[in-house]
Amino acid sequence: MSYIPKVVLPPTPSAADLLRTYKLPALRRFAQNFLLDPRATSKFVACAGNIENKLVVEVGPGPGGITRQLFEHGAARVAAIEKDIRLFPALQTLSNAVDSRLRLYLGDILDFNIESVLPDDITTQHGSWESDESSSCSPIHLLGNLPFNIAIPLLIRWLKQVSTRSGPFSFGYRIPITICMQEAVAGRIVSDPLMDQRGRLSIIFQNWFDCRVKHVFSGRAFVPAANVNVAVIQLIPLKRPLVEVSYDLLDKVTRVAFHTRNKKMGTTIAALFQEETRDDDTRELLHRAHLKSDTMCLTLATEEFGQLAQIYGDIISRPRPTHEQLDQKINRNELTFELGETYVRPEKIKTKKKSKKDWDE
Ligand SMILES: C[S@@+](CC[C@H](N)C(=O)[O-])C[C@H]1O[C@@H](n2cnc3c(N)ncnc32)[C@H](O)[C@@H]1O
Repeated sequence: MSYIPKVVLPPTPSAADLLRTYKLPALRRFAQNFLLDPRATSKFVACAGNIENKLVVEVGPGPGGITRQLFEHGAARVAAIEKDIRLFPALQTLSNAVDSRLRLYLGDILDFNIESVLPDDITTQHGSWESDESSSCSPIHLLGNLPFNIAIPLLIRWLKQVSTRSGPFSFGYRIPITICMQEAVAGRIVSDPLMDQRGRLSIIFQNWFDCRVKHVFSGRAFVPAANVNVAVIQLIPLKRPLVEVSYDLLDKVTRVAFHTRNKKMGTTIAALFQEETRDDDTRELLHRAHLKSDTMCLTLATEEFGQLAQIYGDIISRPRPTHEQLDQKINRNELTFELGETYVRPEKIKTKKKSKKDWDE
């Protein structure tokens, strides 16, 4: 990417002034909690790391408080995608001040094609995904203080694209992502095993990203104030995922495993399989993953979940036995894994009917 000299911003009205001038009340419909204080917007942009001479794709610029800081911090160009058309005249004031290095797009980020706004000088070159510099040298950065309700859907969209190296991640750059979300949700993404907030989000994101909380703002930093603390989280795609597995498989296994958090693996993951083969399949999955049926899902590392998902994919991709074959096996009272090991189904344990005396005890 060619060097583009840093823009020196001429005096322009601040984001707060623009909201006043253009009479733009924050709308709940667009989940608008603006970051207006220049110290806060500067802090947010600093969380992104070095953006000098880069193209920043900003999601939901609002009245442009963060956008202005992007130029102050040396961004060469900004492509801003905003859903609320009322904000465009205010944003245009900033665009005029930076010689059109700010491009504005009206749209919903959840179905916006980011590749379509990347300039040729970026798309015609190709980074080397597995090099150490691929993230620090990425000419693109994705960033935004966006509505809480779209943070996870958007991150999952980007996660799927990272896992298939598609969309903006198809150019060989491990593009860093810096966004705001509720502190509690960010905590779920970065949690390690055994931590209270550990769950599906921790596993799926940590398999593909280095995930870090860079800063936490009090809700009072926003206008209007948010009623929770807000974390700035940064996700950098890993050179290689911890485990090579498809997003869909890992998502399915972790959804089922964390459906009821306090249950043992043997109980929860049984729900992955159809009834006819459930016992065998569950036992095989645990056996091949070297897990005991009483292992609690909270204790598993991301790699262990990745392996579970790989084995699960293997099991369900095998031709399934017909009902007749299953009946024959059940009649012979044996269930054979394709590992070459034979498991004998334990006889049904005959439980003694409780007498009235037992209940009274
Ligand atoms: C929390 S506000 C933050 C605005 C600005 N970044 C700031 O910090 O002051 C979120 C912004 O995203 C915009 N927005 C909401 N949903 C969006 C979507 N689906 N796609 C793009 N922008 C959206 C809102 O209109 C609003 O400007």
